[in-house]
Amino acid sequence: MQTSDPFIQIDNVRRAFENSIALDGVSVSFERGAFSVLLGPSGCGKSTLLRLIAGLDQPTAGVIWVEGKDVTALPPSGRDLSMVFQSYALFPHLSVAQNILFGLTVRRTAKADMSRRLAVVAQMMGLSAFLDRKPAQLSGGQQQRVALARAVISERPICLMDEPLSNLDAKLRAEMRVELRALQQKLRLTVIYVTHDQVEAMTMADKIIVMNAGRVDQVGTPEQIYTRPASTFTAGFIGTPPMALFDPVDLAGGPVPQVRQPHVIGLRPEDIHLSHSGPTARLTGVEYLGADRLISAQAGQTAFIMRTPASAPLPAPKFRFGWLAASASVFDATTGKRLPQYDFPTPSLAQKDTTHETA
Ligand SMILES: Nc1ncnc2c1ncn2[C@@H]1O[C@H](COP(=O)(O)OP(=O)(O)OP(=O)(O)O)[C@@H](O)[C@H]1O
Repeated sequence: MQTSDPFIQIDNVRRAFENSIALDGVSVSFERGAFSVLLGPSGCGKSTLLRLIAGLDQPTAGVIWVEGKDVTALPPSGRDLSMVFQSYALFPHLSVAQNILFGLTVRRTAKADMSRRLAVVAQMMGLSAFLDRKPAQLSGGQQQRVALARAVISERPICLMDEPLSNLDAKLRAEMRVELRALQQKLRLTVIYVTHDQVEAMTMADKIIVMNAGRVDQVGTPEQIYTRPASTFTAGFIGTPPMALFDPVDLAGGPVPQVRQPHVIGLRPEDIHLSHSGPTARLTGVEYLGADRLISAQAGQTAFIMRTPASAPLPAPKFRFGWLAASASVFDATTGKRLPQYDFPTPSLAQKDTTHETA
């Protein structure tokens, strides 16, 4: 079960390399039993942060705490955690059983204890029938399960995962997302999971840490991050297609908030609808997706996409559109930061803990 005490705390961590700054003053905490996801584009510093937590690398400055203990200088062996990598890192010459048991063998665990734990974990991961095979005789999904089983059998409370599903095809990845989340909840593991895939983050996370250029952009539940992005960066990174960012002039005639400073207004594709009144747009494209359509359009200087049910009529070449005032996000045009004073309260968020939001 998830609790709110910070299990792992990253305190103002910086990691500079010769030619780049991978992490630039990152402070974030991870709760016990929670599935936390580090999400961001390539090069934003996710893997560097995970490696620092693992002890595979040292920060240039800052402190890493686990259960109130400063572990910054401890080697990986001194930290009570397991890791699962994108590459699986299985030994090709060892059997599935030997691969799963590798860490326990190195630690000279008693034979009887090893076989008992192997039986339990193999059963749990659906690997009982494959224990004598070599990794090459398994599918990609089965190999990934072996890598997970090796982490699970260590019975360590913290599991760090770096893009563990990215080598799998789309269907298997979707299945493994569900499996992984169920496993994490069953074992009450504290998982820190690195991905650049927003679907993985949205579907599995209790908490998402959105990173951009070595900094934390926003921390929140998937719902908080989707409905109230802290910046134009997160607004544009999350959502397929992402939030459209309008010059307010192009929305004149609609329910726009009165904001004095230069600003932009963000609307999600599903929050925009055809209307008899409101601003005018020019239709530029239609993409049929089965259940719904993506309508590309241009309003003044702003290109945007709206999502309509496939059963809805197609818009005319020139059409009017509207949106619910409460669905709009307002951002400072200069800094790109959200202006929360223009948020309408939304019931589903009002009950949630928002203390982690950086905005
Ligand atoms: N060992 C290193 N030496 C020099 N620069 C490095 C090293 N490791 C990472 N970097 C740089 O630090 C920045 C962050 O890299 P990092 O691998 O943490 O990003 P990431 O978000 O995990 O990206 P990806 O999703 O592509 O793995 C990048 O600019 C990268 O080039």
